[in-house]
Amino acid sequence: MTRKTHILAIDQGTTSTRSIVFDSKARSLALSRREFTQHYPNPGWVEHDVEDIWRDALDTAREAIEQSGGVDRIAGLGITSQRETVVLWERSTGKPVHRAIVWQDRRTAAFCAELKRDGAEEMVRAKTGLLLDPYFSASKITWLLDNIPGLRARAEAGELAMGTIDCFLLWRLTGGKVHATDVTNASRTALFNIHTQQWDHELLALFNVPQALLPALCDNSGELGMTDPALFGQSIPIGGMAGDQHAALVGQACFKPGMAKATYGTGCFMLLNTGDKPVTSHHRLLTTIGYRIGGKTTYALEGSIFVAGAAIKWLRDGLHLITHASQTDDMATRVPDSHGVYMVPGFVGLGAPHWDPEARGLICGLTLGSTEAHIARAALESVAYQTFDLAHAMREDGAMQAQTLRIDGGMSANDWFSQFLANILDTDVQRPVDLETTALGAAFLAGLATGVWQSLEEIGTIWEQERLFTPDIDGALRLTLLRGWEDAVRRTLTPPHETTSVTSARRDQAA
Ligand SMILES: Nc1ncnc2c1ncn2[C@@H]1O[C@H](COP(=O)(O)OP(=O)(O)O)[C@@H](O)[C@H]1O
Ligand SMILES: O=P(O)(O)OC[C@H](O)CO
Repeated sequence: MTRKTHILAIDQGTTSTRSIVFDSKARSLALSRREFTQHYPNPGWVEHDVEDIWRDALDTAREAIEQSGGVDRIAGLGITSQRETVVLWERSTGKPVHRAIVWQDRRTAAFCAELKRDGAEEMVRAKTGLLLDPYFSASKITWLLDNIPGLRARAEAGELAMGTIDCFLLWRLTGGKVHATDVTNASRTALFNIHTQQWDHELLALFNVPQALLPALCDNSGELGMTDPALFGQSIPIGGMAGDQHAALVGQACFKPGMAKATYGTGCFMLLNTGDKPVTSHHRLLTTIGYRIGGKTTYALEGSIFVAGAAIKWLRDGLHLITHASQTDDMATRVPDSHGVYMVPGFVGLGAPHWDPEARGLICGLTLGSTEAHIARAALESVAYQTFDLAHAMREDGAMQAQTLRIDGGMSANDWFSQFLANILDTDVQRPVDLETTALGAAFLAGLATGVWQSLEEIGTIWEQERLFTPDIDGALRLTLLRGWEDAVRRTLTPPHETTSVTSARRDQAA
C-alpha cells in the first residue's frame, strides 16, 4: 500500500482560491490557483458568488491531487479561508440563499454606528476582543435576515445554516454531514465569546441572530470530518481548519509569545502571539484566538489593514498603470523617492488603529512633476506605513518586544516593498522560502491530526528563511516620511476622528 504522507491544503482567499499539496518536509509539490469574480453591487458593497468559490475549491483540489501523485498519497486535508465573510444556505439542499457578504463590505456601517451610540461597544469588546465595525460577520447576518424577504422566518424555523467560508466548504466537502466552524473563524463573527469559547446569548440578542443558524465549534486540528468519497475518488480525513491569518501564524511557526507575522494579500493582517492569556489593547487592536489545539488556546493580538495588495490590484485594474503587480518593484526602484506623494488606501474605510468605515481613499502631494512611478511607489509605501501604525500600537500596548517580523502573502514577493518595510519599521523582516504560508499553516494543522507531524516543536524546525531584510535608512529621513504619512491620514479620516496613531512628539520619542 502507498504510504500516505502528503497533505492537501485548500486556501480560499478574497481574490483567489488555491489548493496546494505539501510533502512531509513541507515542500510544495503541486499548486493550482484560480482568481474569481468580485461583485460590487453598490458603492461600499462587496459580494462573492459562493458557487464560484465551491467550483474553484473543488477544481483546484482535484488538479493539485492529480499533479502531486494522486489521492492514494493524501493523508489529510486542511481548510483555510478569508474570514468574516458570511454565507447563509438551505440545510435541505445546501444551496446558498444569497451571495456571500464579504468582510470588506461596508453596508452595515450605519447599523454598527447606531449600536455604538446605544453604548453596546464595551460589551462587544469585552466578550469578543473585537470592535463594533461592519468588518465582522454579525451585522452582515442581521442585514441578510432583515433585508431578504422570508429569510428571518426560515432561519427561526431551523431551515437555514450560517457559516463563514471555512464552514461552508466543510459542509460541502463532507456532503452536508458536518456543520461546524473552528474557534479562530468563530472569533471573528462578533457572536463568539473568546473567554468562554462559546456562542454568546447576549451577543446573539444584540444582533438578533437566531441560535438555530449557528454551526458547532471545533479545535483547529483534529478529526473534523471525512470528505464525501464521490469528490476525490476516496474519502480524505479533514484534520485542520483555521481562518487564513491564524493559519499563517501557524505556517510562520510563530509559536512563542512575542513572535509576529504579517500577511500581505488583499489586506494585511499582523498577528502577534501573546501566549495563553488574551491581551486587551488600548490602541484599538483586536484580541483574537491564535489557534486552539488539543483544547489549549493560544491568543493573539491583531492589527487589520483592509487594503494592502488591493491597492496594487487597483493600480492594475482601476488605473491601468501596470499590467502585472510585480512591475511595481521596478517602478519604485526607478525613482529616488515618492516626490512627496502619499496614498492613503481607504477604499473600504480604514481598519486598525483608526476604525473609520466612512473614510475613503486619497492621493495627496501631487505636482506637475508626479509620474506613475511616484504613484506606484506611494501605493507600496502606504502598506509599509500602515504596518508601522500597527507595530507601533502593539509596542505601546507593551505586547511587542520582538525585533523581527515574519512576512508572507502575494505582496511580500516584492523585494523593494520588503526592504522599505524593514526601513520604516526599523525592524528586521524575515521572508520564508514558501510565501504560501497560509496554506502551509492549514497543512500543518491537518498533518498534526493525521500523524504526518508530531508536535508544534517539530513544525518549528521545518520553517526556513529565504531572505532577511535589515533596516538601512537615515533616521531623520524615516521620521520625516512618517510625519508626512500622519498628515495624509489626518486628511483622510472623517471628522470627528483624530489619528489614533500617537501624536508626532510621542511617536518621535518612541521611534
Ligand atoms: N510582486 C508584487 N508586488 C506587489 N503586490 C503584489 C505582488 N504580487 C502580488 N501582489 C498583490 O498581492 C495580492 C495577492 O496576494 P494573495 O496572497 O494571493 O491574496 P489573497 O489571498 O487576498 O487573494 C494582490 O492584491 C496583488 O495585487
Ligand atoms: O484574503 P486575504 O488573504 O486578504 O485575507 C482576508 C482576511 O481573512 C479578512 O479578515
